[in-house]
Amino acid sequence: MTTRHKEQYRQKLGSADQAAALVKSGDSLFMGEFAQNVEAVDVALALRKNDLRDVILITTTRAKPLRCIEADPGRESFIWNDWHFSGLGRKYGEQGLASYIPFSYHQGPQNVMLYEQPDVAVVQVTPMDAQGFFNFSTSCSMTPAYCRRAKMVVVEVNTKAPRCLGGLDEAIHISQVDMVVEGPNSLLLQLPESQASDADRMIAGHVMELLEDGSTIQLGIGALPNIVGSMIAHSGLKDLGVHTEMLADSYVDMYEAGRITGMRKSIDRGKMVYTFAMGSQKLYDFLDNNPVAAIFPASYTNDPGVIGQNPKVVAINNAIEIDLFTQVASEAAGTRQISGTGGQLDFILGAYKSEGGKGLICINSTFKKKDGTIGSRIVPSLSAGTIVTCPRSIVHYVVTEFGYAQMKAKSTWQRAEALINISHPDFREQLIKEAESMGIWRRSNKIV
Ligand SMILES: CC(=O)SCCNC(=O)CCNC(=O)[C@H](O)C(C)(C)COP(=O)(O)OP(=O)(O)OC[C@H]1O[C@@H](n2cnc3c(N)ncnc32)[C@H](O)[C@@H]1OP(=O)(O)O
Ligand SMILES: CCCC(=O)O
Repeated sequence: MTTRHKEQYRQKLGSADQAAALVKSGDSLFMGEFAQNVEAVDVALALRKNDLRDVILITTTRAKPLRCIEADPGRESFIWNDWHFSGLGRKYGEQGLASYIPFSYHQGPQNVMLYEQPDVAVVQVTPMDAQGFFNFSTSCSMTPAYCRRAKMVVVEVNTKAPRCLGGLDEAIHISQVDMVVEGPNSLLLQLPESQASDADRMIAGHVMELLEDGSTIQLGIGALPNIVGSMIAHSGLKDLGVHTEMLADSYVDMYEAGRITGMRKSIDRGKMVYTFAMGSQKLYDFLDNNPVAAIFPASYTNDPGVIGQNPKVVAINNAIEIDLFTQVASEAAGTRQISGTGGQLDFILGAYKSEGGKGLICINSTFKKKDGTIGSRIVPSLSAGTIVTCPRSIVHYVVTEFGYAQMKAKSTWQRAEALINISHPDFREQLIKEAESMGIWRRSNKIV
């Protein structure tokens, strides 16, 4: 580290209280994304609750409790806006303490540049390197855009944050930082291992049928993508590439099993491209200074035009409900916001642009309702108020535990038939009756 950088660091070093004091009533404040949870400044800001009014806090998928929100149950001092709900956002959303910001993820950084003017951006980073850079660690996403647009930038240093090597905008220089705060150095968010159900295993089995040597994969979050990752790790697939939004533990397993080389990718050959990582310590240790992975802003990873440049892109995403017109709801059930559009739309579009690409909507055919009864996730019409994540015009493949169906170039009745064919047998008769009453059934339709 040069003496000049050391001197700048010393001059800019402040306490969390000093950083919190930069915030005024009515300000908007970016507080980081995914596993990079700002902590010290959150605690200090919560203590200022009685001095502040109408401060907008912006995050993406905040999963660690926000002290500011807990301190202000009346939502008078702090108003939390989140670009994507985790379980925490969902819980606070139901209590009226968190609001979702609708977007298609690849447009996120541009939305920030065009329509936001944050007063302060507080981001959790790695310690400064010899050249005076703080690495954004596991969350590139929209963080560089926020730092560029904010009137003031505060970095909260975490010595436990891995240094994620990047393709673009993965770091910020001390000269662009207004204040440095040394945080409590907590371990990054550790995602618990999700337990796959028998249905998840069956769906994953069908996903495997759609993969081939040289596929470029994107896996979403949750039990299903994890079991797909584990099946890939144990398969004979060769030369898979990775161009994804989220990097998770399963990519480490696939890479270590020799399935991923990235050698057949057209762009970023040999690199596992991603915009954020969330998993366990195994993942964070793997990423630290590892040139096999490259982190980019979401404007690159999620741009359908970029995604589609690689061959045989297979995008594997989950949904909550799908109707017989093949409208996909992946972020809400009725008016209840569960998560967000995230990158689902981006990757389904991007996969279709790719030569030999396939966009997969995976859905467990049934779910257990709150009263213990079983419902079908394949429904005649989406429940009232449900938000559509993928319009029917872009849906490509739907996969359930009963098989997969390709939807492109199919008419409404052909789609209804294909969907009912992969719905749970207990619901098929009822779905046919509903399809008939909706005018999307033909007498000659075949149910296998
Ligand atoms: C990070 C990535 O790369 S993701 C890829 C791109 N982004 C996306 O696809 C975004 C949209 N997709 C998603 O958010 C997720 O994949 C989901 C929500 C569809 C599935 O995620 P999972 O974690 O497997 O969902 P899970 O089954 O745990 O359900 C989440 C919540 O929805 C509720 N829910 C699920 N299905 C239904 C339903 N049919 N009716 C009512 N509620 C439902 C559950 O009860 C649960 O709520 P709770 O936590 O309060 O109990
Ligand atoms: C903000 C994006 C998160 C997701 O796609 O799940």
